[in-house]
Amino acid sequence: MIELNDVTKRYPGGYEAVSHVSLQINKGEMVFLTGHSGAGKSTLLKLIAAIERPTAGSVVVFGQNLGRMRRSALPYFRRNVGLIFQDHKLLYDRSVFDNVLLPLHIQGVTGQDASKRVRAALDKVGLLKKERARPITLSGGEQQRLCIARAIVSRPQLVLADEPTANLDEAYAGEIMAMFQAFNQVGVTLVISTHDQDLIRRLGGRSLTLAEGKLV
Ligand SMILES: Nc1ncnc2c1ncn2[C@@H]1O[C@H](COP(=O)(O)OP(=O)(O)OP(=O)(O)O)[C@@H](O)[C@H]1O
Repeated sequence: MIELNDVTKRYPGGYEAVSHVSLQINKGEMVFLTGHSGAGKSTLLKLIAAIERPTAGSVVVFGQNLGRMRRSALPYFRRNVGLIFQDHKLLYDRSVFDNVLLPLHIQGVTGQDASKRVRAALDKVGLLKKERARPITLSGGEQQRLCIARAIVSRPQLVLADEPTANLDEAYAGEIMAMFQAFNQVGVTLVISTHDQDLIRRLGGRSLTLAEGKLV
């Protein structure tokens, strides 16, 4: 499902955040990305999400070479990818409910069916009671859970999560991880970056470690 061939990402200024990485992730796998701060985990996830383009090498997801994909094809690609990133990009002038509804609207899901799915996603992350609130009134952890609801409401085949439990207390971190595990059991592929070795031990799954942009 995901294949990186000798991928290097150099940011403007010359910093090589990812250096000659080759890897393969199969459909239905749950893979953890670990490594110190600055090791290149976020960059690797952004390459898989087509947020960044590789400087060299190829990134192939769902059989498509992302470096060669047209801009106009990006929205179709993204429909199948749930993104949970640190910079939430929430719509602060809309309600919690509307933030989760948006990806469904883009897919053309409307009416009762859409509302039901939004509420089910909000319920999963413990935010049902806050559906009318504005995201700005939520705590950091709640905003993070809102992002998770938004990422999963469209039932993507692939979920990419960058430190999804970083600002959460243990109880919520545990619940979120149980949720990820449940997705994985129904065939969703997950790539999750985390510092939390405990979590990796508890959930099992393959773990890949980056150091200075290289797989070790
Ligand atoms: N847009 C950018 N422009 C220039 N340099 C960047 C950019 N994004 C990241 N970098 C640099 O690339 C390196 C890898 O960053 P990245 O965010 O991928 O690491 P990380 O392993 O996810 O770290 P953390 O755990 O702290 O999030 C860092 O040195 C960072 O400063």
